[in-house]
Amino acid sequence: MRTWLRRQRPTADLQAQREESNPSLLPPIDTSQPLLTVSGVERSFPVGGQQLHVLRGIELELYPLQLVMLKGRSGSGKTTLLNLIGGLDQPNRGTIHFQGHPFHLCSDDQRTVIRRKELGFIFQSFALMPLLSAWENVELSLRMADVPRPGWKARVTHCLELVGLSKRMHHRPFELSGGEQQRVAIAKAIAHKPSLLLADEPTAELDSQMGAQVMGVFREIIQTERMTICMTTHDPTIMEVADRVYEMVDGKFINS
Ligand SMILES: Nc1ncnc2c1ncn2[C@@H]1O[C@H](COP(=O)(O)OP(=O)(O)OP(=O)(O)O)[C@@H](O)[C@H]1O
Repeated sequence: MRTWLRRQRPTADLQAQREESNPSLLPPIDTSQPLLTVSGVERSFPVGGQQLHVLRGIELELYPLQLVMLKGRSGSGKTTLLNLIGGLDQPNRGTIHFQGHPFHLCSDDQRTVIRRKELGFIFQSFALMPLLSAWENVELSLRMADVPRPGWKARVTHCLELVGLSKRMHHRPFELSGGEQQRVAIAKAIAHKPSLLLADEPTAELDSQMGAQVMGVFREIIQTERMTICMTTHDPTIMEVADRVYEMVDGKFINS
């Protein structure tokens, strides 16, 4: 029995390592079907006894392996939409289907289960645990997603290497630059292999060089981790690397 255990543990880790280093071993992805479809979505909030109509009929499709950017003036509704796409909030009207799940009909608990497995989030302000090292921050995300422990070591190492932090794995956030902290946040957000990564102004706190680095990491993640990324931004230079840019004006897209 003890021999069996000794053999099984390294094998799970080894298998994970093989898949990390050679994504072509994984089955192909059908990029012709949308991963997420938003249709006729409206969202309003009660403010001062009146309804504030923030989203007024959003149509959006995200396809596998795409980098999609949402742009628009401050207050136009980008974060509100990202929250709906991520299952953190629900629309007043319209439908949101994510991998066939009707988010607009799901309960909070059902959306939480899907979110933990299939979605990753990156925020402007990094959202790292300050007392934990880069390694421990990424490991925490695997624990939260109920990923089996035998694959943790290979996955944490892979994610931190992917974002160029192999020499900073044991640093805590305050020992890292802003760009490095954001890269830890990316490693943390992708560790559990979500199919969709949502990022709310991930480069807003960074200078242009660090912002470009983060976009380079995003491009690499799409190829090697086979994820879709949807992000908001105000930065026109960054938009050049997008597959698709949606511009929001007064709660609607003007170019969809
Ligand atoms: N929970 C809420 N209650 C009331 N109003 C809200 C709520 N959430 C968002 N709003 C309002 O909705 C509007 C759009 O906000 P949102 O954060 O989506 O804009 P944004 O485009 O992301 O802006 P920014 O680029 O500044 O982040 C704002 O006027 C905001 O005050």
